[in-house]
Amino acid sequence: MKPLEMLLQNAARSQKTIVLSEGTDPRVVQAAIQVRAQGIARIILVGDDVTVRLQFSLAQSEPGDGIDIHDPATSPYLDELALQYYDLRKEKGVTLEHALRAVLQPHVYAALLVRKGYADGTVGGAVATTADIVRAAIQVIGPKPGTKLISSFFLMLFCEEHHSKKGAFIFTDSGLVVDPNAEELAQIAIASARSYETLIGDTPRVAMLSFSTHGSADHPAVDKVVRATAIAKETNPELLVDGELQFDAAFVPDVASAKASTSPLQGDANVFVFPNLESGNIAYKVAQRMAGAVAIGPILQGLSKPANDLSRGCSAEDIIHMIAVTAAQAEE
Ligand SMILES: CC(C)(COP(=O)(O)OP(=O)(O)OC[C@H]1O[C@@H](n2cnc3c(N)ncnc32)[C@H](O)[C@@H]1OP(=O)(O)O)[C@@H](O)C(=O)NCCC(=O)NCCS
Ligand SMILES: CC(=O)OP(=O)(O)O
Repeated sequence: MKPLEMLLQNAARSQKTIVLSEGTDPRVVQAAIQVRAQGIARIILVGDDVTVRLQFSLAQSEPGDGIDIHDPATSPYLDELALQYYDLRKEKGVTLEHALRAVLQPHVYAALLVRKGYADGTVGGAVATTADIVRAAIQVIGPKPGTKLISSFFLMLFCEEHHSKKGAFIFTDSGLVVDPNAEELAQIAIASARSYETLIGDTPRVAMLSFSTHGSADHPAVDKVVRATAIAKETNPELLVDGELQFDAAFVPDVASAKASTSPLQGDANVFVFPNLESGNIAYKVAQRMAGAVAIGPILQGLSKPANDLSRGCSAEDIIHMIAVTAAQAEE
């Protein structure tokens, strides 16, 4: 079965409740309607009640069974969520007054619903920036025990006739950690390998990308990737990981034999770890917009409960895919 169909089917089986923090956006309302029609998840839409209902009217629909609307301004949960936010942030100088204001922000409200167990995961970022969505997730939901660095990845699906290699790949970190050091890059690689295994159910084969292959260039930026590769191997000896590699040496078997004949990946990597956010973010958008890949992300990893971001350029379909991924993460 194709990875996307598998994710959608599994989501339908698990019937998670996913809270969408941008319920006033037409794409989000469209996604909610389709998710309910296909029975993929239960939905909570956060936003001004009148505007959310107007979006349903414009879509010639209405919020039926399985879609709840939460308007933070009139929500019966407001005091409880504000107290929770205050508890979490008081040591950072947050007052009760500030907490009551913060909870009115839809992405903070949505993250608090997840924290308190009223929803299984949250999705936002069709309107808000990644920084705002991620900050709320980190501050309210927080890292899972034993994890320090929260990072992100894109699930890249290549399924078109013209794609030379079809299947599911991870591009990381294409959304969050701007300039990871070697230790952080190793952590991103290891977390992404685990994410690949749990979401796709296949063995991860990790390529640590660079503009150099096995010593072909000499630069401090290359040294960082070499160190990160060594750390990843040392801390996870069972992981199939190689670096530093240029993309072609990681993806094309013929190029791998020419440039990196000793690489255990043999040009067949499925998890691509970019050296920084500049390269990772640019690469995913090029693959999505020029090559026609389906790009689901940024999917956050390392949180204690699922909270995911979207690109502001997303479609309703992209949101549906992200809801399915969020439901899958909630099953873990
Ligand atoms: C996500 C992001 C906003 C965090 O940046 P930041 O400047 O450290 O944010 P803040 O200083 O407000 O930090 C917020 C909190 O998160 C913590 N934090 C930040 N990044 C973290 C990470 N990767 N993992 C774990 N915790 C992190 C901080 O320690 C801080 O904790 P505290 O409030 O309890 O002290 C920043 O990494 C960012 O802007 N990334 C790029 C996002 C982007 O523009 N992507 C392109 C489009 S997808
Ligand atoms: C992931 C990403 O690049 O988000 P946006 O397009 O919203 O900046």
